[in-house]
This record gives sequence, structure tokens and C-alpha cells, in this order.
Amino acid sequence: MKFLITGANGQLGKEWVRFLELKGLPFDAFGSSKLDITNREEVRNRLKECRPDVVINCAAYTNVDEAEDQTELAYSVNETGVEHLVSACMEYNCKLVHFSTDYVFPGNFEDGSKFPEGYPEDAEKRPVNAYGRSKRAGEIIIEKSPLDCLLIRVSWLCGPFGNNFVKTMLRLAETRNELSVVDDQKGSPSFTFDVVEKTFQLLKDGKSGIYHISSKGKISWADFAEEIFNQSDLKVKVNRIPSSEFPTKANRPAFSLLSNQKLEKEGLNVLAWKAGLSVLLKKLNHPL
Ligand SMILES: NC(=O)C1=CN([C@@H]2O[C@H](COP(=O)(O)OP(=O)(O)OC[C@H]3O[C@@H](n4cnc5c(N)ncnc54)[C@H](OP(=O)(O)O)[C@@H]3O)[C@@H](O)[C@H]2O)C=CC1
Ligand SMILES: Cc1cn([C@H]2C[C@H](O)[C@@H](COP(=O)(O)OP(=O)(O)O[C@H]3O[C@@H](C)C(=O)[C@@H](O)[C@H]3O)O2)c(=O)[nH]c1=O
Repeated sequence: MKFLITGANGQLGKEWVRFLELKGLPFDAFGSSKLDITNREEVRNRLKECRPDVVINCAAYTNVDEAEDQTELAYSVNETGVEHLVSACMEYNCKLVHFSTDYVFPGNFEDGSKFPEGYPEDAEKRPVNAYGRSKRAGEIIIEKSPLDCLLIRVSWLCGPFGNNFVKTMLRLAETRNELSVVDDQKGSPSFTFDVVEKTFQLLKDGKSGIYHISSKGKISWADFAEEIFNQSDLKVKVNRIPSSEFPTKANRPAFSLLSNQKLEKEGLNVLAWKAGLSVLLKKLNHPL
């Protein structure tokens, strides 16, 4: 199986590159300067040159707050870019693996009681911010296409590469001994290394369709921050605050837990969130 990775310099893209290198599998990987998915011809040409069996799309516009103002740009990557990939994959007969987000769901507090295990794959989609709407638009392109696709939704993604909440907390801890973190947004982190491993297994098993891959447990960002500091032996006090005291340009869902039940029915068990965090912190302390 030969792979082509887009968005290869992002946190998930880099995890795929590392994984495929370790497995010794053939792949081509392109950052945005070598393969801009908003450019239809460039996408077509790369697939024509590389002839992959599977395209792994890690390219995305991911700045949740900036997407409120740069909405057109967010859609051009998260919707039009996906359309270009789908059409080139159809032409060159490859499978597409695409990633989406927990932020496609309405995320209202009441859904927490309606879906105690988290949102199932087919729950109603009603994003509360521009980033979520642009990602949902990309999902719709895939859902409407006859192409063989795996659409993987992840949440609160973090891993050893790129930027994420864990790294932000560790960076802030260098200069602060107290932090205010929101306690009324509930979900669960997806760890890049677990996401890549599970997605690869789904691919090997010939699976298609939509799957959620997160970690076990339901936490708030404040719970997450506290555990990051505990496991890192850092004395930082976490003040639990409501979202209203941490104003941001974009609204964020109060509940965005993803259910892993469909994945588990395939015999694939995700990490518990604390175990995933412990693996991540070890990787950050001992980079390859
Ligand atoms: N980060 C998170 O918390 C979550 C992410 N996701 C989804 O997971 C996937 C991976 O996210 P993640 O790795 O964190 O994102 P990153 O922001 O780390 O990486 C995205 C990459 O996409 C590249 N990119 C942007 N625009 C284009 C373009 N036009 N053509 C080609 N590449 C482009 C960026 O390159 P450059 O830097 O050069 O612009 C960047 O390297 C995305 O689909 C995202 O929506 C889902 C839930 C949570
Ligand atoms: C840095 C910081 C953040 N926060 C809050 C803001 C926000 O509600 C939450 C997380 O902050 P972030 O900036 O990491 O969050 P955000 O950019 O919303 O992360 C999202 O990214 C996109 C791409 C996704 O798809 C989502 O799954 C999700 O991971 O923590 C604090 O309360 N205190 C702080 O000191």
C-alpha cells in the first residue's frame, strides 16, 4: 500500500510520517508549500506523479478563533480542498482518509445527558462556529461522493508534534504558577499516535465510512490542565472558570465528547485519557 500525505508539517501529518517511516511503508508527504489542496491542478498533478493507493488528508485550516474572520479561507481549505482531493482520488482510483472534528456537533450542555457515552457518528450536526461549519462542509462533500473514504472524527487533538493544548499548558507553566482554565467545556482528547495506529488498522481491515477516535473518559479542559501539571510534577494552580470568564472570538461547544463505540465494535480499544497523556509526556521528554 502506497500513501500520500497532505498537510505533512502539521501535528497529525508529522505523526503519519513518523509512523510510516517506522513501518517501512512507501509514502510521499507534502507540506502546504509543495501541495496546496486549494489548487485543483496541483492536487491532480501530485496524484498523477505519485500514484498512491491511499491519500491521507491532514491538511486543514485549524485556527478556531481566526476562522470567524477568515471564513472564506477556512472554507477554501476545509471544503474546496476536500472537493479537489475527492475528485483527484476518483480520477486516479485511490482511497481517501480524511479527518474531521468534534466541533461539527451542536455541543449543547443537554446533549451531555442525551449521549452519556458521547456523540455517535450519525448524531445531528450543527456546528457553533465558523471552523466547525467549514469542517462540516468538507464532510458533506465526502458523504455525497461515491469515493471509497474513511472519515475519522477526532477531538482536542494532541501529540508530540506541532501545537496543542498540552504544549500550551507546559509552555505557560514556565512563567506562571497559576492559570485560569475553563471547566464547562467537556470532551476528551484524541492522541495523534493512537489515532494513526487505529486508522491504519481500519485501513488494513478494509473499512470505510465514518468513525470517531478519541480517548476514554469525559473531562473538562481544566481537568486536562490539572492532570498535565500533576503528571509533569509542576506546581501550577488551576483556577476553574466558566467560559464566560475566558472570552474568545469563536463560540466553543459545552459538550463535544465523541463516542468510540463503533470503533470498539471493530475490536479496536482506545487509550484511557490519563494513559494517553502519560505516553505523550514521555514522548515530549524523550523525543526520537
Ligand atoms: N488540532 C485539533 O485540536 C483538532 C484537529 N482536528 C482535525 O485533525 C486534522 C489535523 O489537524 P492538526 O494536525 O492538528 O492541524 P495542524 O494545524 O497542526 O496542521 C494542519 C496542516 O495543514 C496545512 N495546510 C493548511 N492549509 C493548507 C492548504 N491549503 N494546503 C495544504 N496544506 C494546508 C498547514 O500547513 P501550513 O502550516 O503551512 O499552513 C498545517 O501544516 C484536521 O483535519 C483538523 O481539522 C480535529 C479535532 C481537533
Ligand atoms: C490557553 C488557555 C485556553 N483555555 C481554553 C480555551 C478553550 O476553550 C480551551 C482549549 O483551548 P485551545 O486553544 O487549545 O482550543 P481550540 O482551539 O478550541 O481546540 C480545538 O481545536 C480545533 C482545531 C478542534 O477541532 C477541536 O477539537 C479543539 O481541539 O481552553 C483556557 O481556559 N485557559 C487557557 O489558559
